[in-house]
Amino acid sequence: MKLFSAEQIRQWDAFTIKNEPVSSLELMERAANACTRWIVKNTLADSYCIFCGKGNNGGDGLAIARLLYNANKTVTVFILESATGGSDDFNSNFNILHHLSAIPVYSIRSEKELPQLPPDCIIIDALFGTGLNRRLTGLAATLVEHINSFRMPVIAIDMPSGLFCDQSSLGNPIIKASHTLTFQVPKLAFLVAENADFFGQVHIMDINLHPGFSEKTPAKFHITDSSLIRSIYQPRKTFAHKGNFGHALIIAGSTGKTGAAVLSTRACLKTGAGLVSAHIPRQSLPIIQMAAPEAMAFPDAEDHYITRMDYEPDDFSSIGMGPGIGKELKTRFLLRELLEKIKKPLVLDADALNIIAATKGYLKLIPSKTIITPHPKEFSRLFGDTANDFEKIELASSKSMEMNIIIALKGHNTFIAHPNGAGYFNHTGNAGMAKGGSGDVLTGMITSLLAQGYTPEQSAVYGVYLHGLAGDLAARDRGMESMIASDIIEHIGNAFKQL
Ligand SMILES: NC(=O)C1=CN([C@@H]2O[C@H](COP(=O)(O)OP(=O)(O)OC[C@H]3O[C@@H](n4cnc5c(N)ncnc54)[C@H](OP(=O)(O)O)[C@@H]3O)[C@@H](O)[C@H]2O)[C@@H](O)CC1
Ligand SMILES: Nc1ncnc2c1ncn2[C@@H]1O[C@H](COP(=O)(O)OP(=O)(O)O)[C@@H](O)[C@H]1O
Ligand SMILES: [K+]
Repeated sequence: MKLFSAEQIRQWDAFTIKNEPVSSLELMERAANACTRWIVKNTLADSYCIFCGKGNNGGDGLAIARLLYNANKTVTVFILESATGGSDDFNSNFNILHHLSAIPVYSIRSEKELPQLPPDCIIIDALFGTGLNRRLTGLAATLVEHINSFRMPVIAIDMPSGLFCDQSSLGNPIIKASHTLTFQVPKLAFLVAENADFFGQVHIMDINLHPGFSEKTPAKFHITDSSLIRSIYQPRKTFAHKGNFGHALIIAGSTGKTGAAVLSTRACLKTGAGLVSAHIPRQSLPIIQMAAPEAMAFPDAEDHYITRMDYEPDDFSSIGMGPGIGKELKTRFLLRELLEKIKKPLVLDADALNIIAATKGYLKLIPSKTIITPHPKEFSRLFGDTANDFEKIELASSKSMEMNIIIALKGHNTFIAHPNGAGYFNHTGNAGMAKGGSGDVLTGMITSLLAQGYTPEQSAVYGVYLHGLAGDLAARDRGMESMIASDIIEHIGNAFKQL
């Protein structure tokens, strides 16, 4: 699914008005109807306090007020006055509302007019939407803080007021919504961790914007959805043999972190590679053979960490290196040798990335089309700090293009940057996965997909989606608190079945 900017959404509204055709006011009515239906169905209250700005977001608020009133609800409207007059559709809805004398409408022109609210009401925030063009200050900012001081649930229309759609809002006054009813498509602002306190649960209101616009308009960012994954997925052929699905090698583990090797190797096995081998420190040999008997093992000459390759890396279909390997000098040399030699697809994670970040000259050795899977700290070690999440996403995108690599920046909505400039946000996965070992599982899964012949771009998007889906199924069965990384592996099978 394409992720559009505030400007593109404005163009989409205009395209719909022209080509459906539908009047702007009718489109607003459609939006208000969708919100009202959701509100009536999902809230038990009888009383609603609706805060409106004077743009089209405020126009939505006025139309919702009328529709809730028609549904026999008690409605009070507060309008934040501004120096400029209202938008045309705001004014039209204001005139309609004006004739319904049963709906009280109050103006807020100064701090003295900030209202007290009945404790059993639900607040609807229709102050500002995608038209926000500067940080809120003055009375608007004070009103936002005033609304945030109440304990009642807040339902934001389209955007929590004060939140920018596609740029950082760090430190700004923003409505803290319990639910956001957003129109047609998710917004970039809802995908980044720094905004997590503001939008609550996001619900998409389908207002039937014209499909012609989204089909022909390119977008830089996308949300991975099941239809994309189904288009990538290759079913196994009936007469296939193990040679058709590649031979994956996992290079992982050191004393005290053999678990990372076990998790990666088992995840790799469970994701469909024909053969899986693990290169582990010598002492880990019996452990990996017990924990993953289906895998072959290459024990290193050294007991406690990894020091040398007694094989040709290009004899494997793909290699995943990093989970739990530590940063011993000989391990660093091994990584260098691998980076210089390998021609086959590669995944680098965890300590492989930390070694690269800490060792001068290594970053530029990363081969083209390598997939790296840093969490935000590993990302900062590699590429430096950024002021906010939006800059981090841009930096990931530009580094991916510059270095011709795929970057999976892990988080709640893992962002995958492709070298052609496209970016994919993942929406599967949950906070139950915020535990040691979850990332090791991902490395194994992506390495497995690469071995089977999926391209690096496909493997990253598909692997991250499947990993999150397996995590969601694990959470459903075991609960977010109790699930552990091994449970993600146990649910990979069911995740495949759900594709
Ligand atoms: N037909 C359609 O197009 C549909 C549109 N829809 C709805 O329209 C919304 C977008 O409406 P919009 O473009 O009118 O912008 P909106 O969010 O109301 O804000 C603009 C107003 O705010 C003001 N303003 C901005 N920043 C400010 C600040 N920091 N501090 C103070 N003022 C500030 C700005 O004033 P100005 O910059 O001129 O001073 C202007 O008056 C969208 O989110 C959705 O809800 C739906 O009904 C579906 C159909
Ligand atoms: N709150 C969350 N929501 C969704 N996914 C999460 C969440 N927290 C962590 N994850 C996922 O779990 C994995 C954690 O990886 P990482 O931090 O490398 O863990 P480790 O190194 O301990 O294995 C990532 O794939 C990340 O996307
Ligand atoms: K709003």
